[in-house]
Amino acid sequence: MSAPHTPPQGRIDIEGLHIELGHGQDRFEALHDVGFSVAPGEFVCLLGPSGCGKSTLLGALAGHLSPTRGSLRLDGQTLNGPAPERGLVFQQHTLFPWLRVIDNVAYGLKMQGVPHDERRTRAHQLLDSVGLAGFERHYPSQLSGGMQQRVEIARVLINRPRVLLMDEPFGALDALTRVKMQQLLLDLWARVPTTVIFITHDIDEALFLADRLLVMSARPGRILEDITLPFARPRDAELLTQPEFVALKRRCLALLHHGAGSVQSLPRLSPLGAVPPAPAAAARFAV
Ligand SMILES: Nc1ncnc2c1ncn2[C@@H]1O[C@H](COP(=O)(O)OP(=O)(O)OP(=O)(O)O)[C@@H](O)[C@H]1O
Repeated sequence: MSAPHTPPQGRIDIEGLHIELGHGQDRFEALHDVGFSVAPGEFVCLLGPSGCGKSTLLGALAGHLSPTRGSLRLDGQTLNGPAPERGLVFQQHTLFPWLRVIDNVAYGLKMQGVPHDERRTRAHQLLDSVGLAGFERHYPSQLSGGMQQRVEIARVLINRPRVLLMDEPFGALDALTRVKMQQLLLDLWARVPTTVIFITHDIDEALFLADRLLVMSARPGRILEDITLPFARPRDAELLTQPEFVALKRRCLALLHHGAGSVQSLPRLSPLGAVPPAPAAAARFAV
């Protein structure tokens, strides 16, 4: 008898999402009529100017914020509060300083009542996969920023989330560590079939990581452009100098700085990437 078919999980559907924040006279619209879908296992980056509502959108997906209007669904179910199926990783660390690395990673399973041996085994496996075998008995303060961020990721992945929500997770890291973490994340994601929604201000990072970019307008945030990236995987640093990459980067820069009307005159990407490279000065730009 064949094994029962399990449909892929992690599909997100957002429709007509409006979110207002603040109270009384200070109330304002943070998100305006946001709508998009994400396929199971897709890696989507959110790009947008500061204050446009990216974290608000992530907070709604995490279940920490309720829509004023509209709907958010995961695998067809309307989201209702936070749940381990949607793991959150922030820029700032949220590790418990009084717990050893292994206990930080296993904490979620402990809360779910998973037996001691099983949670240890799974925590060891995850620490191994994020390159931290041998650091199980360290405390967070004994680790570098990049290592702490690896623990954060392991701590969320141990819950086997359907969706990984990442809010500028590498924003506080030095450039070299950041590049290593991007590669580590792609390696993990290739092995663990999880939908990823990743916020960043760094266009290079977004283009390097994502299957799709959602570029948002200034507040109130709405989706200006939904860009499917044509880059094959696995990816490496060579990609950052390819003409297609540079052309898309120019397009993102124009969208972020001048809005949707500004990009009419810019060339759209051809399937062959026949777009002249941008000047070298534009090769790295964080918004
Ligand atoms: N709880 C709140 N009450 C009132 N205003 C808020 C609240 N949270 C965020 N804001 C405001 O809502 C807007 C959207 O904030 P949000 O943090 O979602 O933007 P963002 O795109 O993630 O910004 P950044 O890129 O700077 O992190 C901002 O103008 C922010 O100041």
